[in-house]
Amino acid sequence: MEKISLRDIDVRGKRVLVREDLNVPLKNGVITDDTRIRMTLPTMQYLIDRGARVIVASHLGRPKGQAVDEFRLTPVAKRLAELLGKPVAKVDDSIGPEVQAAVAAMQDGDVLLLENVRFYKEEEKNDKAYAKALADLADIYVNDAFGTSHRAHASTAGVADFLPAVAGFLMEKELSMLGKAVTNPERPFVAVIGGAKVSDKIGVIENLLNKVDSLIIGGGMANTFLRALGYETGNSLVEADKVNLAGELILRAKAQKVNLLLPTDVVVTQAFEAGAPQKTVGVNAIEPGWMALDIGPETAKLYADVVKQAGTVLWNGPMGVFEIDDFAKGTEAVAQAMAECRGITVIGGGDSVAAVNKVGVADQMSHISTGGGASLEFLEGKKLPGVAVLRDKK
Ligand SMILES: Nc1ncnc2c1ncn2[C@@H]1O[C@H](COP(=O)(O)OP(=O)(O)O)[C@@H](O)[C@H]1O
Ligand SMILES: O=C(OP(=O)(O)O)[C@H](O)COP(=O)(O)O
Repeated sequence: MEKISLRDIDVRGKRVLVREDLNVPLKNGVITDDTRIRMTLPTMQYLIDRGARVIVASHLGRPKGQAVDEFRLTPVAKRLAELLGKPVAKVDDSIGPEVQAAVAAMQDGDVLLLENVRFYKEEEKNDKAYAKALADLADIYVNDAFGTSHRAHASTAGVADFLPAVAGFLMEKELSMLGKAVTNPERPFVAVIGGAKVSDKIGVIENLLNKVDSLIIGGGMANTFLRALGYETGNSLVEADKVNLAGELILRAKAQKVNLLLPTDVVVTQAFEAGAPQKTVGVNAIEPGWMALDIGPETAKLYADVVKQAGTVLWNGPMGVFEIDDFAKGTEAVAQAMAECRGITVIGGGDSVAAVNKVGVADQMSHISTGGGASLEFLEGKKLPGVAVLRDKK
């Protein structure tokens, strides 16, 4: 069901509480990747241009219900102001008299950033009183925080009990692009799943088998499947308690006529570090003491060919330990193939996005999702609480 968006309502002179996911990576107080802030700009600019009073709420990190200086949103306010080219006021709390006074002093088109909502333990408990205190600051609630929409928290869900709740433009774009990919995909529909978190993602694989034409498995994930096929995997990352499930998924793919692609060759080494001696071997030749850290060139070519031909391709998780150049070639080949694909290309998950940035092809993707966990839960077909609370279009 489509959600009412900002575009459908009148915001002039209104106090609008906008939940964003401004949870950006910080190193010693410096923002190392501002993608999530940049992605909020269309919603921000729209509200400013139409004379709304924009009250922005977000979490940062996991401060566990306490005010922790390291997780203050002050550097985010500064960066947001730079990107908007106008002042962004910042308060040191998210509710209470200081915040109410700051809101009362706002003019049309002003932007005010509240302090990290997770400084209150009530946020993650979806506490009614805290949600109401946030809601009392505003006339309208806009949820633009797709990356946090899988959390039923006060600022992502509870607040909608007290205010008209609509989707922001980033939320709308994420739902539309991811929704298009899974509900009505251009075929062939190809999913590429890699990375290291087998147990986190095996649910996605189960669900995707009902939808895709080809399922490509790489990265650490592939080793559990290779083990299920009876191959020696040496010291490779294998989730032993998922080997049976991997075997079942191989059988199910066959029964459902899904083209399940597993590596035919891999790059192996004896030490998990840059510069360690490495070689490429067939998957039937991984020796004890060696570990597979990347897909091999034959596999990379096979995967790239399937990706290039896709009508829709959805990628989550790198094909190898791409942080080390020696084991980055498989991931780079898939990133390059995504860039060459003429179909719809969608990427979710922090590391896959980092890989695409490294190869320099991010701007050639149809959609880069700001949500890791959220995009996976969406793809699994789970209902996202932060979306469920938004008003449906009639
Ligand atoms: N063969 C492998 N063995 C061990 N780790 C791997 C392998 N392939 C990829 N990885 C690691 O997986 C990590 C990313 O996995 P994950 O968090 O599941 O992806 P994402 O963040 O894109 O969702 C990377 O740090 C990468 O080094
Ligand atoms: O970074 C986030 O999730 P992600 O790492 O799964 O993309 C979101 O801001 C949600 O944060 P949380 O996982 O602490 O609830």
